[in-house]
Amino acid sequence: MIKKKRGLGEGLITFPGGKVEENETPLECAIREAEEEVGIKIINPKKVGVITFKQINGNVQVMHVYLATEFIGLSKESDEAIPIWVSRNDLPFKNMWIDDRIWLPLVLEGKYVNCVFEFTDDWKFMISSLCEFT
Ligand SMILES: CNc1ncnc2c1ncn2[C@@H]1O[C@H](COP(=O)(O)OP(=O)(O)OP(=O)(O)O)[C@@H](O)[C@H]1O
Repeated sequence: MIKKKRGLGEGLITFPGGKVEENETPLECAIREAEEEVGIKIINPKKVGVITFKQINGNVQVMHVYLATEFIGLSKESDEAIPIWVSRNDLPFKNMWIDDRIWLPLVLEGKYVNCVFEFTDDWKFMISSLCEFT
């Protein structure tokens, strides 16, 4: 995981990730972001879910989630993130995005998740959640 140093979710413990660039697939984006943020090359990332975030103001963002169990390199700090290792049995949920508590355990059990979470415009409160998984 990473401790995010700037931008939305600054200070939170989250995952390497970011916005898809022009002419880039979500998979390519996941690989690039892991490289940019923590300096590792992830091997064979597998898609494990799609999460939609809605805000009251109508903004909608879609997050594609990938899981990689192997990588090349040594994780290192960047301008954006401090890499940290966490135990799956002791995830730092108190310092994570609230929705992670819902979908992450499912993903770690091997499920594919499809969730919709509704937030206030300031991202402080989650108003509703709906998840299906297979
Ligand atoms: C609102 N609820 C949320 N719940 C759970 N996780 C969330 C999240 N919102 C953002 N994330 C995480 O943050 C990463 C980058 O998000 P994002 O805002 O695009 O950040 P970032 O500024 O790094 O993007 P760029 O690097 O500039 O493209 C993303 O992969 C994901 O791990």
